[in-house]
Amino acid sequence: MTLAAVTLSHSPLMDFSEPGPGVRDRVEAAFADARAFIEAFAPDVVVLFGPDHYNGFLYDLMPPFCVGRAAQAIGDYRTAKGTVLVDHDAAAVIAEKVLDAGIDIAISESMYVDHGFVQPLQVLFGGIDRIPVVPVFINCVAVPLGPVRRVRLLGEAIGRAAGALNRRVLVVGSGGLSHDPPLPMLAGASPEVAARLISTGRHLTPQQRADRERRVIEAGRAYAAGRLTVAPLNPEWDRRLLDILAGGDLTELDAWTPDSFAAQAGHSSHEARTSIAAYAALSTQGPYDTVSSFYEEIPDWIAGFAVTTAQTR
Ligand SMILES: O=C(O)CCC(=O)/C=C/C=C(\O)C(=O)O
Ligand SMILES: [Fe+2]
Repeated sequence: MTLAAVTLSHSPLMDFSEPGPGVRDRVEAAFADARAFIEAFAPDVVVLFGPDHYNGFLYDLMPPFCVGRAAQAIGDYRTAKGTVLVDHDAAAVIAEKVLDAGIDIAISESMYVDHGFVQPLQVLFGGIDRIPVVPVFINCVAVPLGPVRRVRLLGEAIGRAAGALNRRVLVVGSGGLSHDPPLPMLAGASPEVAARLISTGRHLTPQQRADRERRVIEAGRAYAAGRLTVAPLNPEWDRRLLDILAGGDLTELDAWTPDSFAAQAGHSSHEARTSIAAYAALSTQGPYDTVSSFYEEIPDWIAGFAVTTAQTR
């Protein structure tokens, strides 16, 4: 077995908002299960599928997918800041093989990553410099989004490339299921917000960064208190998606349109693309089984929150 998979939700509110009784303990137990799974698998390298929240990838140049051959963590929401330990050679080989397979992937020698990449590295490994990583950005917020089929094919191409590395590769998908946190959209944005989404958001001043984070944290509290109306969490949709991922036939998801994601599960449900890619990568190594699967609706973190682990038979 050369590949194994972990998927987990992230939330900028995790360090700022205390959910209902017992919730944090149950989430921590699921994280502990994932860490034990990883310890038993003993990966040499991690391929990490993650989104971005208009911090590193903006509308001045928004690729659907990008492999980072080097990466800097921006340190938002109290997450680690600095150089991510990226396996440059593995990233280069994977990017080449994915291009050979007909998937047009961008590459970056200086990828900026936010909490979407850093939280899973901290939760699963204790930091951004503990294990070599190949970060793979998947656009999950900036419309227009391509079809889910392309995400599956990206995952499969990466799985084949990673399988050929002759190393033990853990694929990780970082992103929530149903959720609709306050994220601006370019259509209808004020000139100031539009400028941020197009280019200025990459280099905020500390004050701008703090203001932006404070707005999101306050919105999270308002949502949990019923004072903010966004698309509700959709546990039925989440469980259906988790069932399909566990079942092994991901082609069923090809029929799920981007519009249906947003309509049924909120705009940020597109982050489930990272899980789809991770499971698609694993599927290239043969039939697989889910080893652990945690799911809970967590309104205080505006998250249909899941943690899953899976390995080939
Ligand atoms: O204010 C902004 O533009 C960004 C807000 C933000 O970073 C929200 C992030 C939400 C998640 O990562 C999530 O719920 O998955
Ligand atoms: Fe996110």
